[in-house]
Amino acid sequence: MSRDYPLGTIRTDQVWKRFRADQQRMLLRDRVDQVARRLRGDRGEDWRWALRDINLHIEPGESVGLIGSNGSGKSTLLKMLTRVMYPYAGVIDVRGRIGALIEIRAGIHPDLTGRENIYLFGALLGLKRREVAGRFDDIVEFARLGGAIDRQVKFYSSGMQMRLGFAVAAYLEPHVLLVDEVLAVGDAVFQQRCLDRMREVAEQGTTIVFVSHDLPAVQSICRRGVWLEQGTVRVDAGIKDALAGYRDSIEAQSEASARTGEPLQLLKYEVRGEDDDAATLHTDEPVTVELTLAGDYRGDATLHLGVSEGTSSPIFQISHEIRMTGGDHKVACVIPRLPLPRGRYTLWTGVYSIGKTDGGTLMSWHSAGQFDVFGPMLDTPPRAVVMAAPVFVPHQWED
Ligand SMILES: Nc1ncnc2c1ncn2[C@@H]1O[C@H](COP(=O)(O)OP(=O)(O)OP(=O)(O)O)[C@@H](O)[C@H]1O
Repeated sequence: MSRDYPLGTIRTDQVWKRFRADQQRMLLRDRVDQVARRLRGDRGEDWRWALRDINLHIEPGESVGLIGSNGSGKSTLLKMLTRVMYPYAGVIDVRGRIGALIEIRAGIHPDLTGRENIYLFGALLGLKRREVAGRFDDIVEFARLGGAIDRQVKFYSSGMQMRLGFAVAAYLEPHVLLVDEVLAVGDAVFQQRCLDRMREVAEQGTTIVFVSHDLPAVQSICRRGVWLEQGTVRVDAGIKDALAGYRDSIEAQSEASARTGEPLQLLKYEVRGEDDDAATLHTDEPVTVELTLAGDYRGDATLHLGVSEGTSSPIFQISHEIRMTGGDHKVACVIPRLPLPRGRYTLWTGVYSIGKTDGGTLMSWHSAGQFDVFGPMLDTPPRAVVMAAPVFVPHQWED
């Protein structure tokens, strides 16, 4: 039935996957479906589709980023590619050895030592003992396990287990490497080394499927992007186009939830890099933030802009006086050298009136949306230090 595809090929044909709806929190639409079915006298079980009609054809050596919001089906698809789960319908064909890191402890046996785990994994991949031995030192070196390699894995910290899991998956020369969000668990230095290793593996011709919410990381590894939305493929395109579409949709959603009933509304915002491209903001380069406010308010006001890492750690805040004349008002702020290292940030804004009559809120402080910055990571100190000191300062060292 299936053709003989070369090693490293991944194909999913008309793949569907469903879960019992009552195993997870039920969505309102599931509840409505359930009631409708009961009214029709149908007492059958309630199911929710996690994936619907997925047709993906990935050639050997392609690097594909799977993106999409929470619950869109990315992990489910990856689990089916590793055969941890099976589809309800359709055909999945993954050719060759699969190296997978989809859960921190996946495939790692706690009672065995690190060394024994490496050989066991190699055997499961169909490698000869000699072949594993040839890569053993690289794995231990990459995972920074040193003497702990002969200790039982149950005594490893979760970081050590993750490092071992990634090293095994990425060094035993799989034809296909599947990596889920797990990298986020490691510290920034290790994350960077994993990304570097994935790039190397991709250059050697391994097929990669990478699931992550870290869009700059996905862009740095993958050439193709598959955007899943509610269990279907919304976009399958070059990575730049796929990410741009996904980012636009996130922005549109945050606009839709804008505050209603306030005198001013944020009609539109844009964060642009030097070449006017919102997708390429670079550390230490010029950035323009452009806001369009709408509303009938007339008078002077103070506009505040803020940037935070994630949604909670504020980094900086700037403000500007504006005169609203009733109607749309466009205002742009140029930051000549963006002081943010590589990462994802949230833009905040709010407008407050000036004057004796009404010193009130015209547009309350809220997050307008997110943007990604490319550039160097603050990758030398541990992650906790990076969080506490998140600003990039241009500098030079002299000895
Ligand atoms: N074992 C399970 N039992 C029941 N429902 C499940 C199970 N695994 C996943 N689901 C459901 O399937 C849908 C897709 O989940 P999945 O974890 O694949 O999404 P995701 O895109 O990986 O999300 P995230 O970005 O949050 O990791 C969700 O509605 C989820 O609740």
